[in-house]
Amino acid sequence: MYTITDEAPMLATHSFLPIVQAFTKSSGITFETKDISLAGRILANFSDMLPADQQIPDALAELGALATTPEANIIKLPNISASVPQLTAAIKELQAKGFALPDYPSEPKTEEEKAIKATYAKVLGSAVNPVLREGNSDRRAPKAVKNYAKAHPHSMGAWTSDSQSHVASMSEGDFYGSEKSVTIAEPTTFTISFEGKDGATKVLKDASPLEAGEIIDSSVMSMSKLKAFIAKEVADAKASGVLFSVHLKATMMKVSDPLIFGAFVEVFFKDVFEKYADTFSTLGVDTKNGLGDVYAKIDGTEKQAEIEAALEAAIAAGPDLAMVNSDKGITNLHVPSDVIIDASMPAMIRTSGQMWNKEGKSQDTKAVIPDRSYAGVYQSTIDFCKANGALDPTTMGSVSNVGLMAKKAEEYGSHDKTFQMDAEGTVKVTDGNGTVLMEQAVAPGDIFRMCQVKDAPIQDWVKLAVNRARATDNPAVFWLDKERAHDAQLITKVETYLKDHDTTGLDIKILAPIEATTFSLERIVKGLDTISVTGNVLRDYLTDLFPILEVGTSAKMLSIVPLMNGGGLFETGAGGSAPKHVDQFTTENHLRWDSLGEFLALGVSLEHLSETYGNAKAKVLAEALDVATEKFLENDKSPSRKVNELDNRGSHFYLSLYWAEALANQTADAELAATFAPVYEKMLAEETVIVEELNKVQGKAMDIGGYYKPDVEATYAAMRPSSTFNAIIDAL
Ligand SMILES: NC(=O)C1=CN([C@@H]2O[C@H](COP(=O)(O)OP(=O)(O)OC[C@H]3O[C@@H](n4cnc5c(N)ncnc54)[C@H](OP(=O)(O)O)[C@@H]3O)[C@@H](O)[C@H]2O)C=CC1
Ligand SMILES: O=C(O)CCC(=O)C(=O)O
Ligand SMILES: [Mg+2]
Repeated sequence: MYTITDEAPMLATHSFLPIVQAFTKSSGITFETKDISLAGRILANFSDMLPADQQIPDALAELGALATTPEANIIKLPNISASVPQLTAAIKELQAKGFALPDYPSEPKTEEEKAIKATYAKVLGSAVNPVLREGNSDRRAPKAVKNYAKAHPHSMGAWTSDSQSHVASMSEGDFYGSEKSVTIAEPTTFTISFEGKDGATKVLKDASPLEAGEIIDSSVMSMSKLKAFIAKEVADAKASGVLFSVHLKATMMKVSDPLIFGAFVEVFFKDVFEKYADTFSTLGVDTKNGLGDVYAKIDGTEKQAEIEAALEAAIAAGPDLAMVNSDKGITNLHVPSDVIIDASMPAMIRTSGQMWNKEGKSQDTKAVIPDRSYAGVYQSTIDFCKANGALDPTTMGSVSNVGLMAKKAEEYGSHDKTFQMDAEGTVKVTDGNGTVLMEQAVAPGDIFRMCQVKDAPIQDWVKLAVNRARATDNPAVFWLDKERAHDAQLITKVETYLKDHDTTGLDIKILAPIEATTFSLERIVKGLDTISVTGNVLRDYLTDLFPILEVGTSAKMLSIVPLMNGGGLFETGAGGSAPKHVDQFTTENHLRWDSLGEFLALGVSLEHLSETYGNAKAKVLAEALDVATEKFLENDKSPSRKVNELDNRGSHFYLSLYWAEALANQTADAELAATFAPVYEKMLAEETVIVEELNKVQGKAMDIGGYYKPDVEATYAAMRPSSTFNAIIDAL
């Protein structure tokens, strides 16, 4: 199964998948596509409201079911995890294309509107990955990728000890400070309820099942303490002349983090929000959607100019704001999904700890990460760079990751158990007998959150960690903080389950995240490799942080999810769908997306297929692809960032050339060698013509008839512009 997703990876698929299908056809392998794009998911979920010819099946649900079976072999490309602004833009485009979808009701009044909002909620945020990730995560940079980075190092901004850049976090009132955690002994249920100070009670979540051995946590972010903290940090950034920036995960943490993001907008523009409180309330301004929502809602109203001037004045009076796009005046506070912590913090660290200011110049930055649970990892990386200078990609070692992820583990599965409180009181989590498992005091505006992690995924994760340690002989470090309630419960389990494995001769440690960061960085500068074994959030953070520092981008990661029931989910790279790349593609028809992640995922997918179905040809294809990928890296055929040079499409040509060459030269399967020898000859003979055909189309604007649901024919035409190359592929 090959997924059709969004933005740059979706564009790349229109060039790459026809090649893959052609190369594998004679080996009895068919690639079926599943559309899990944002547009596809919207249409699938509203199919009952659409005419028959517009209905599409729920491909995500089908893949989710498949992921629990041993037959699963899924190549999953990155997809949009939509924020509300992205969702509403997609709805608008689909409506304009004639799909009779309802508008997104941000404040539903009728029952019908509530139902519509609930359906859209299924599409919102990180709605795909948790469904498919029926296993834990194994992400690492293959040796060939590391060797490439050592030979062709990416740029790294210098670090000096006088950098003012730093991370700012709360000292109390955050999730970290309030966490409580228990391990469940016997199967039971849990109910989350609120007891008001006035005695009123309300069920927040009805009785839901709990398995034996499950760890559950609860914690609270105090809204008043958060806002006081933000105000203090805004003032401090202004006083010290650094850029103010906020780094959250509003996509994956789709309930809590937009609320936290909204608090930043409200505090930064406090005077404007006070002065125009009535207007904003009438217009339905929703700060969870960022400053951009204010601009959108005042557009065309009587007070537009006046409010815009007030916002401008507030920006001028405050500290310099980190910019997403200084040319267009888009700040860090405009859209909650523009700055996403896993990608944004490593990018900042790679750029000397700086972000972009309104002049388009880089500047020292205060990175505000309110909750302390994981923020220390970034501060200790910054401290390390300040003390030792920038890391050196030509000599540095590697940090791979084994991440606890299955069955919606930990924070990333907490959305149905996250609530913003509207009154003072206590939130209680009670079991099936009515015994209170945990309770938390809350005030209006506070965010209550409960997380779960099941026992079977934990056992599987420990096993995966031991296997990786055995396979590599590298130390494996469990990044767990015994001072944190959840981690303390997890440590007990890790210590127990490690005994199920032969760990003789292995170096397995448990270190708190800050110590683990320093330990790993001290090794990395000596060229040594370390395995990070982490929970779900640090899995996400570290698999962008280390790859971006080590190899320039997490697109070059091998990202395997061994599914717990025996199937394989092969993610491509460890990053996202690169909206900036689509911008460049539409303005100058150059796609700088690097498909190396797809090449690596395809290799392991074919290998898995050969093992599960005894398909010997699949193994030959996989081995030849490995050889091709290495040659591709050695010859530096990755896409360039600049127009009129080799781009994504040209990189696919070179991979094909080397893949055909390796297939022609191998001796394990004479049939494949005979098929691919003439293909290789033709490609080699036409190399100059093909590359010219691929490059000469660049430099002009490219319209493919849509962003979220582009025209399929136009996209194929755009992504396959070389008739010479197409003829060779299509003849296979
Ligand atoms: N697995 C998944 O499905 C994931 C999905 N997402 C989603 O992706 C979208 C964008 O997220 P964002 O945080 O901006 O992160 P991205 O990883 O999409 O982008 C950050 C930057 O990383 C570089 N990059 C990423 N992938 C590649 C690649 N294959 N080739 C070359 N460069 C690459 C680009 O840098 P440059 O422009 O400098 O070349 C890009 O602009 C969001 O909608 C988010 O929800 C995010 C993470 C994972
Ligand atoms: O699902 C998402 O929104 C992002 C996933 C992600 O960032 C990751 O797995 O690294
Ligand atoms: Mg990530």
